[in-house]
Amino acid sequence: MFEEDPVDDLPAATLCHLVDGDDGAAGDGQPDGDDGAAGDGQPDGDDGAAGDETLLIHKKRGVGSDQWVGPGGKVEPGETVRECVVREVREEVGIDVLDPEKVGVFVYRSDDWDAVVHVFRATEYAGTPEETEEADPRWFPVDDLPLDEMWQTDREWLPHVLDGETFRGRFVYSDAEPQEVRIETGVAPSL
Ligand SMILES: Nc1ncnc2c1[nH]c(=O)n2[C@H]1C[C@H](O)[C@@H](COP(=O)(O)OP(=O)(O)OP(=O)(O)O)O1
Repeated sequence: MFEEDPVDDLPAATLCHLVDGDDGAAGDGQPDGDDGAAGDGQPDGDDGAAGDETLLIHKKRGVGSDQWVGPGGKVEPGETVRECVVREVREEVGIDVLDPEKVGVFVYRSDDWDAVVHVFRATEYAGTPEETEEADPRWFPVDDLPLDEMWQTDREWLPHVLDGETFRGRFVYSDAEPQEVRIETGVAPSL
C-alpha cells in the first residue's frame, strides 16, 4: 500500500471521528439536544430513530478549510498521535475525547502538503462542543453526512469508520482532486 511513500519522513497528522450513540447519554452527563435537529451543539439520540450522530467541524483555516471534516491536526514534536488527537479536539472544539481508538491510517500526497494521517474513533467525551477560531462544530446523523462538502476521499472511508471498521488508504490529490485512491478495509491500521 505505501511502498512508494517515504512514510518515516512524512509529517504526521490526526483526525478524530466522535460517534454518539442512541442512548442519549453522550458520555458526559450533558443533556441531548431537544429539537431533534443537528446543529444545536448537542447530540440527538433520545428516540434512537435517527441513529448515531457524528461530530464534524466546518474548518475555518489550514488544510481542508471550508470543508466539513473530523477535528484533528498536525502532530507536534515529542507528541504521540494519541496525545495529538486529544489536544487537537480540545483546541478545535473545546471537549476532551476520553476513549480515542486508532481505526485507520492513510497517506495523503498533494501538490503542497504530504502526510501520514492517523484516524481515531471515539464514543466518550467530556464537555460541550463549542465554536472556536479554528472550527465550527456540528452533529450530523451518520446516515446524513454533508458529503458534498467533504474531502472526496472521506466519502470512501468515513462510512466504514463510523460503522466501526478499520482501514488503510493512500490518496494522491492534485488541484484538490483525487488522482489516485486506494483503500483496504478490515485491516490493521498500523504505521
Ligand atoms: N485527504 C484528507 N482527508 C481528510 N483529512 C485530511 C486529508 N489530508 C489531510 O491532511 N487531512 C487532515 C489531517 C489533519 O487533521 C489536517 C491537517 O492539519 P491542520 O488542521 O492543517 O493542522 P493544525 O495543526 O490544526 O493547524 P496549524 O496549526 O498548522 O494551522 O487535515
